[in-house]
Amino acid sequence: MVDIAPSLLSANFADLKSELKSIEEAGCSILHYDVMDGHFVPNISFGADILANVHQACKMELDVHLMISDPLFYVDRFIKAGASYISFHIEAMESIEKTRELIKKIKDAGVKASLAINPGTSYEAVLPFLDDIDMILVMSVQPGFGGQKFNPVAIKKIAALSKLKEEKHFIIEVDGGINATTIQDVRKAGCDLFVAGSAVFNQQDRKKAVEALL
Ligand SMILES: O=C(CO)[C@@H](O)[C@H](O)COP(=O)(O)O
Ligand SMILES: [Fe+2]
Repeated sequence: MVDIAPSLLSANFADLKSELKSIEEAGCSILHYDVMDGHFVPNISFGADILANVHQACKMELDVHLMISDPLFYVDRFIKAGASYISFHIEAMESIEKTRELIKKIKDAGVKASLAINPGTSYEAVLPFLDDIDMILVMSVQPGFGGQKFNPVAIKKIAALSKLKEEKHFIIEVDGGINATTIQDVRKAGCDLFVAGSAVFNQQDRKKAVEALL
């Protein structure tokens, strides 16, 4: 699997319906949805109510990236709003037990569970959970904002995790600073799903932008 997940964070929020249509018409089947709480990250984006509207307005799978401090408390709302994937940050969790509890809660609801790691977090942090998760989200920027520069620290982590993929059955997603140049080494390292915000939504022709990445 190799797929592009445009990040809605870089869209024009006053024109959401046609923004969604433009990426569906570009052939995208998955949309990345960045939830920021102004606490875990120094920015505020959108929550579960807007996700429910987006779910009604398009057919794409919704890849929810929770950059929030208490994901265990808020996760039900995103499940109910139509998430297909839910990523939460390992840095936001207080213990291994709570992390396991949240993974189980997501999977019991029939949603794919994913652990996200910041650029400063070792890939080894996710190893205890590999039997249970569906995806690992490797951040290639410090979370909080779109349009930042790609941090190559993600490449080594993806290469290391990629070696474990066949045995453990998860996919790898990369997020931050992905463009037609940076995507190349990440793809070679074994990444499956590529988030692209500014590289897609800052281009007039969305189809061309997605094709350039693929
Ligand atoms: O989670 C985040 C940022 O915290 C991302 O999903 C960005 O929204 C990706 O945007 P680009 O770096 O591709 O512009
Ligand atoms: Fe994201």
